[in-house]
Amino acid sequence: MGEERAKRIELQEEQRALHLQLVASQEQELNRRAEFNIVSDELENIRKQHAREKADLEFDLQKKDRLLREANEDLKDCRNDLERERETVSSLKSALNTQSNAQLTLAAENRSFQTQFTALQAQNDELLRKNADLILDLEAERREKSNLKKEAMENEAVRRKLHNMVQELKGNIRVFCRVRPVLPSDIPRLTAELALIRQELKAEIAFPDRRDHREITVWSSSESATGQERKENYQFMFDKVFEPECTQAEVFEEISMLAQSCVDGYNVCIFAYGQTGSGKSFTMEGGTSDAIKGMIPRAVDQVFRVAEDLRSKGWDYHLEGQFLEIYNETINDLLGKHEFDKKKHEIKHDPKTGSTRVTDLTVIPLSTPTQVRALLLSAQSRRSVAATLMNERSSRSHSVFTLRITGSNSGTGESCEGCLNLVDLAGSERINVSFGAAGSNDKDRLKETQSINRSLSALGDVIAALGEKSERGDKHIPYRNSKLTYLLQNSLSGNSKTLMVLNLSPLASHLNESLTSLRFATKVNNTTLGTAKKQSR
Ligand SMILES: Nc1ncnc2c1ncn2[C@@H]1O[C@H](COP(=O)(O)OP(=O)(O)OP(=O)(O)O)[C@@H](O)[C@H]1O
Repeated sequence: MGEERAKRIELQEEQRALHLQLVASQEQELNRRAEFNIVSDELENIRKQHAREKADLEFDLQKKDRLLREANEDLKDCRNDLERERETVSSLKSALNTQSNAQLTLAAENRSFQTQFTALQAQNDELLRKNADLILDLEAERREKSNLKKEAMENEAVRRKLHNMVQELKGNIRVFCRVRPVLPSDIPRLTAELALIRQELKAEIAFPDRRDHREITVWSSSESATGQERKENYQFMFDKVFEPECTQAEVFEEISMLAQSCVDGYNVCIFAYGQTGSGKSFTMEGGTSDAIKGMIPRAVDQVFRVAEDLRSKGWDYHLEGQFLEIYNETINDLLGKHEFDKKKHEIKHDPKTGSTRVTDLTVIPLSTPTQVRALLLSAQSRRSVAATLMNERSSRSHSVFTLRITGSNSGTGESCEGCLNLVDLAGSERINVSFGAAGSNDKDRLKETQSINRSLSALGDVIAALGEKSERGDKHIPYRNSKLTYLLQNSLSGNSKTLMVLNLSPLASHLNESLTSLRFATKVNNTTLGTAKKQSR
């Protein structure tokens, strides 16, 4: 029993120990379980974190994949760029090669240029030296030129005076005589012996003065009481006589100085006188070609030329033109806008300025000779329209072209006003010669002819009176006796210059008319003797 008890106690001890062990194991178990839970939680957390990290890593991976792709693309582009760059480099290399070759050539050229440059530099230095000398010379020349210009201006005034004196010595009233050639239209048609007819047609005219060309002799033949042919010769002397062969240029040569005079401020009148068909219009207006252009276009050209030349001497000119016709003592504007001029034109003289104006007349400012030619052509065509409508009115009227020239000199302060009048007079034939036969418009013709005769004789009287006045002093001049002389009053009086060109027909049938014309012109010419006598030969 004791043993059992001891055993039981031992067993109880063992049971207690075991129980303690069990409690301890249970505690351990609990602890382990708590630990397990903690570890499980941790594991769960780790799992979650792992999942998150995995997701992050996958995201990163995707991102990197994209970056890799992009990097690959970039790499590809870079490769392409590199390829291109390589090609560029290669072409640049070859260009560089060429360039360096060129550079070598250029360097060689440069060296040769350098040598040339040095030579040129030397030349340049030489030229600079010469230039400096030239500048000095130029300065001297400029001073001389300015002195010469001043001298030229002074000489210009002297030249004007001398020119005027020369013109005065030649006579302020001069008469030229011009005989026109026989024209094919003068010879009747259907003639077998043309040469003989031509000879018979021709009047006997001679030009004895071979040196100065101032004389003309005309023979007229008549029958004596006994039936014999009686020849009489008439000699006339003028300032110049032009034979049929004389050209327009030769006639103008004698007139050109008058154009100079009107630029110098003088009034000039040039008249063409003669019977119908004697060559007045040919002399004044002429043809369209240069060789046969007449005195009006030549004088106009000359005026423009002289005005231009005088520009260098400080003169500035203003030119204007008018063109009128006087028919039956009525003035018609040849430059008006309408074909038939219905205006009544009056002549007005300004005693203060000595200038003449015609009321309501077209006055055109002129700047070129071509403009004047166009103006003359339009006036001519206007006259020919009137001529066909009114019986050759151009032969039965006086035409007056006036070029007014106003000049001023800024250098010397001088000014001047000149006038060039170019007058194509109406046919001078007498009534019994031209219009012997009766006709339906005889009355009109009679009126025309009387008016022409009156105005032509008024012109003769005025010129004659002017000549007497210059010889004997004061004298009444009958300007008012005709429209023509009244119009030209200021251009005929005072210090003006007048030239009459007497046009003659070479035909025998016109001999009597020619003699009348020659006598009229002689009357005019004689008035100049006072001054013409001054000529010493
Ligand atoms: N010097 C000349 N040389 C050549 N032909 C000329 C010459 N003079 C005049 N003529 C010619 O003679 C003809 C008559 O001349 P123009 O018409 O000039 O005479 P006109 O006197 O003016 O006559 P009108 O009074 O009828 O106008 C024209 O055909 C013209 O071309």
